[in-house]
Amino acid sequence: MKFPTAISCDFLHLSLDSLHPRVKSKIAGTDFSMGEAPAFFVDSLAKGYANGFKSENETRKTATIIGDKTYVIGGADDETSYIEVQIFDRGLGEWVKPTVLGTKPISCKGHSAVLLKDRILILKKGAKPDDHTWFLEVDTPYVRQQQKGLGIQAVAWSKGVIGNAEKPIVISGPSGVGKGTLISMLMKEFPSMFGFSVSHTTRSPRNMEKDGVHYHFTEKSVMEKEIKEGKFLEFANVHGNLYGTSVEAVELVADAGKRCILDIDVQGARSVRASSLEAIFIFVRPPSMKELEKRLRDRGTETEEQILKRLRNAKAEIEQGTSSGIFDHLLYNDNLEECYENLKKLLGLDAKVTAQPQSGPREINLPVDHIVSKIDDKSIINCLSSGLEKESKNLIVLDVSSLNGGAPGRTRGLDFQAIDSFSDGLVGMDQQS
Ligand SMILES: Nc1ncnc2c1ncn2[C@@H]1O[C@H](COP(=O)(O)OP(=O)(O)OP(=O)(O)O)[C@@H](O)[C@H]1O
Ligand SMILES: Nc1nc2c(ncn2[C@@H]2O[C@H](COP(=O)(O)O)[C@@H](O)[C@H]2O)c(=O)[nH]1
Repeated sequence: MKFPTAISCDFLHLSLDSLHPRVKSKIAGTDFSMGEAPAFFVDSLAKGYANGFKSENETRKTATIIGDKTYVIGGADDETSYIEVQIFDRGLGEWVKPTVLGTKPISCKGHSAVLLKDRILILKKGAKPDDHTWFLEVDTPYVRQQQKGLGIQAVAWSKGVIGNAEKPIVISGPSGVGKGTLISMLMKEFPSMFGFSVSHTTRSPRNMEKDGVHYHFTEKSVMEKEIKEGKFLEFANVHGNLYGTSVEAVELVADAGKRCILDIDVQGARSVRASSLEAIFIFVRPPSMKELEKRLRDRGTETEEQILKRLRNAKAEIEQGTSSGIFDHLLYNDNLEECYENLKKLLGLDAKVTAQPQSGPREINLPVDHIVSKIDDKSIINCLSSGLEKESKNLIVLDVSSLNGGAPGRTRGLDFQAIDSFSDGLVGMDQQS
C-alpha cells in the first residue's frame, strides 16, 4: 500500500494570546497554557487545505499520530460508502488494515480530526446535526478488550449525541413466563416513554410476527458476519437458535428520546451486564413449572419438541436468574395485573405519572467551513462561514469532559456552546508550522 503523498506537519492552531479575556472566560475552566494541535493533514496546507477540509475532488483524508502509529481517516467520498480507516505503523514501516467495529459514518465531503485521550474526534463537513460528530476509538477499554479477545488490531466508531438517555431496562425470564405480555402492557400505557429493542433472530417467524417489528428475522450466516463486525451488543444461542441485540436496535430507541426495553435471555443479560451499557436488570419468575408449562402450551406457538426444550432450559434459567447477582429486581408473575403494578412501581411509574417523552436533544449546526483546535477537554470550532443561528456567533466550544457510553453504542454527553467571539474581541487565528 502506498502512503498517501507527503505528510506535512503543518497545522492550524489557536493562538491563545489572540483570544480576548472575555472570550477566554466564556470557555470556562480552560487552561490556556495548554494549546494543542488537532490532527494534521495527509497533504500540505500550502495547497490550501484547512484542518481536514479540502477542495472538491482532492483526497479527503486526515492523519493523526498516536505513538508510533498514524491513523489515516477518510478517502471514500461518494457519500454512499463509509469513511475509511488505515493505520501506518511507523515502527514496522508498514500499513495495517484494522478491523473496524461499530456503525461506520457515511462518507462526506471532508472532516476535521482532533486527537482526544484515547479516541479521535471527527467533525463531518456539511453533515446534518444528528450526524456531524463521531469518535474513532483507538485505545478505549472497549477497543482494548476486543483486541485482546479477537487477537486483532481494532478501532471502533461511535456516533456522538447531545444529551443523556435514561437507563435501558433489561427484562429476562424463562420462555412463557410473560415478559412479552408485560412489555406490551407497558408500551401500550406509556407509548411515548418506552421503545422496544427489536432483536435479531435466526428462528422462523410465528404467524402474527412481522419482520422489523417483533424481530429482525435473519439468516444465520448474515448474523454471524455482523457479530464479527461488532454490530451486536450481545448475542446468544437460545433454545437452538441465534438471538442478539444489535447496538443500533438500542440506540434507535434512545435517539427517539425513549427509554429502551430489551427482552433477552439470561445469557444475554449477563453479557449486557458486562458491557458498557448501564441498564436496570429485571428477572421475571413464574409461580411454578406447572404453570409455566400451561402458559407455553396455551400460547400454542411452539411444537411439542420445542416446548419440552424450553421447559428444560427454564429450570437452569430460573436458577441463574434468582441467584447469579445479575438482576437488580425479581418479579413474580402469578397474577398478571399485580405483577404489572409491581413492574410500574419499581420503574417509578405510580398512578400519578403522566407519560412525558424525554426532552429532545439540543441541536447545533456546524458550518461547512471551520477550523478546529483543542484546549484541554474543549474543542474550539472557529466557524469560517456562519452555520449558527446568529451571524455574530462564530465560535463553537465543544466540551467533551463529560462523555459517557461509547463504542459499540453512542457517545453521549456532548456539550456544544455557541460563542459570540467577534463582538467579544477575538482577534483571529495564527497559522503555524
Ligand atoms: N400472569 C399470567 N397469568 C396467566 N397467563 C399469563 C400471565 N402472563 C402471561 N400469560 C400468558 O402466557 C403466555 C406467555 O406469555 P408471553 O408470550 O408474554 O411470555 P414470554 O416470557 O414473552 O415468552 P418468550 O420468552 O417465549 O417470548 C401468553 O399466552 C400470555 O398471555
Ligand atoms: N440473548 C438474547 N435473547 C433474546 C433476544 N431476543 C429474544 N431473546 C430471548 O429468546 C427467548 C425466546 O424468544 P422467542 O421469541 O423465540 O419466544 C426469550 O427468552 C427471549 O427473551 C436477544 O436479542 N438476545
